[in-house]
Amino acid sequence: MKTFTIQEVAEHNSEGERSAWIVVNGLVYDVTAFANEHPGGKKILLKEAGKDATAKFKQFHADSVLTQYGPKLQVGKLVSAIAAVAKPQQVQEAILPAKTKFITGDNYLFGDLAAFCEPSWYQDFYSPYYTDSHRKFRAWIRSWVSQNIVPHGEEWEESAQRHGTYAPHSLWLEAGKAGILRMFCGLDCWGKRDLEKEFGAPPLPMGMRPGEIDYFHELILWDELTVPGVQGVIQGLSTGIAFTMSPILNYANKELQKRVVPELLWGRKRIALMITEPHAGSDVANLQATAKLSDDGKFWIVNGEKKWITNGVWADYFLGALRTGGAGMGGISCILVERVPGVTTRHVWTQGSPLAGTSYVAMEDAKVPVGNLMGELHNGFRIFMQNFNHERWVIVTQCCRGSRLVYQEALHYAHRRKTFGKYLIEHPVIRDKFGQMARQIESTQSWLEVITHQFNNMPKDVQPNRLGGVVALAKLQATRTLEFCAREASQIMGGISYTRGGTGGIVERTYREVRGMAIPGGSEEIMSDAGMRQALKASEGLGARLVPSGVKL
Ligand code: HEM
Repeated sequence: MKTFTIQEVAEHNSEGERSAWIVVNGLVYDVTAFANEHPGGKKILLKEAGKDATAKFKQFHADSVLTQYGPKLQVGKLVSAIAAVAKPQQVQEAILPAKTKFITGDNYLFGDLAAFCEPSWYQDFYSPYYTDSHRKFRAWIRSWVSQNIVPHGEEWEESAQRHGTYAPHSLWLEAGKAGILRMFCGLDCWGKRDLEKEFGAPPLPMGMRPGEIDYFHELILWDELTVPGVQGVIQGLSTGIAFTMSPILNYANKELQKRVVPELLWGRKRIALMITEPHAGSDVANLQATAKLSDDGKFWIVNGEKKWITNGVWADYFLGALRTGGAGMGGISCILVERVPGVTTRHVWTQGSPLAGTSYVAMEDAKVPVGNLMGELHNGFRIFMQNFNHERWVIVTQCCRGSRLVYQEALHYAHRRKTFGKYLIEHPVIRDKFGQMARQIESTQSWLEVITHQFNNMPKDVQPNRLGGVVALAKLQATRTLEFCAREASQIMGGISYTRGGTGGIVERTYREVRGMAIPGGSEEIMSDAGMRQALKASEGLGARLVPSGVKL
């Protein structure tokens, strides 16, 4: 990379012959042509030509603006400048002068070092949970995300909002090749199974072997994917596969597994979980869509409507909850519906991102091979229920990082923006807001890690009973924290986060997407009631005798 002195940059101080250069964070940008497109205006930008514009730039933009525009505009760096894209250790050196080093913990710094902007184990706190393997994976996934999601995420979001477009299929193929789609399926469904050997699945990231991965790797995966603040992209990429593969890998017959598992894990084909209907959401036992055996017994004839089916618009397969028997939970089966004649989908516009591909699915006499039944007939309800702990835990990780992200956006903004002659962070009322956010984020993270530790260690057969209530309540805690943080970050950033896109864009979008976390996977009301009931039941199993006999919760 070319290096320049500030005197050399000063010569490029006009649009004319000598062109217009500016310095931000030690990097030199040629903004001559860009000035005409600059969303903040041409003059305001050219006034800074030939100068170090870092302070001015920081008043109006998040550094992420340069992740998007920087590579096209950068011509070099200032001599002896500390590059903004420095490695974490260098950032540490840059931020902490030698005298004020407080490094005592695990001695690993990663990412943003401002208080609570990353989980505490990224900021030199001791932790009993994380090892070198987790640290390596953290760096690997952040780098994958910065190459494959960050450069396009905002553009995809904007295009989806304006034109109803989706992320390109090539993203699935990339994620498949990298082993990420396979990791989405979760340890719950493949644990120590070697899917490469069984189905020709793609290898795991960094050459890891199945037995070397634990739930903390998975936690890091979901957490880091949330970092760019384009949750719609992640919901589009992950939801279908994450919430369907456990039934398929555990209950589908071998022939069906051999056909669908490799194409799904490589990203060639895509899938959606199909439970909710126009008439039934949380009330799963009242589902109405049916599957009836054909006269020759070779097919399921499927009829009915499903709604709010995430990823359904592009799905080749739908893992459906379908009524094969009488009323109630005992009449439901789990069947893989293929996109055959009779199956149609249309986009459902929601409060959240169109990139999730939320859909309405209509099935009219659709014929599905009889072998597409998962497990036993009428046993679908139990299969779907088994999935819930993992699904809710994924939502907790996403909400926890989502809360941290809006906190982080607001915190940096509060150090750039002045009101009444002071930076926002200098106002006690604003610091109080950050304190209230931080305590909730850190509590949620700690609870999440305790639960993750149980996932790693508690015998599998005990987990549904012992953890069901706890995970449900943690989901409630996480979605309330997200809602609170999105609100407080919006209040701090004011008009800038009331505006779509730009500096406050992540906060504005997160605020809109809260319901997309608080309703699916069990609404908050169901989480607190069912969570408490299940937790009490589990405590009875331990020997607690709280409920007088005859009382039914
Ligand atoms: C490489 C340099 C720069 C790039 C790539 C850039 C890019 C952008 C972009 C993309 C926006 C839209 C809002 C957002 O996404 O945050 C914006 C807005 C703006 N920019 Fe820049 N900018 C640069 C330098 C500057 C400089 C040096 C100034 C000087 C003061 C400036 C002043 C503004 C203003 C006032 C806005 C409007 C903010 C608002 O909507 O409230 N920009 N810029």
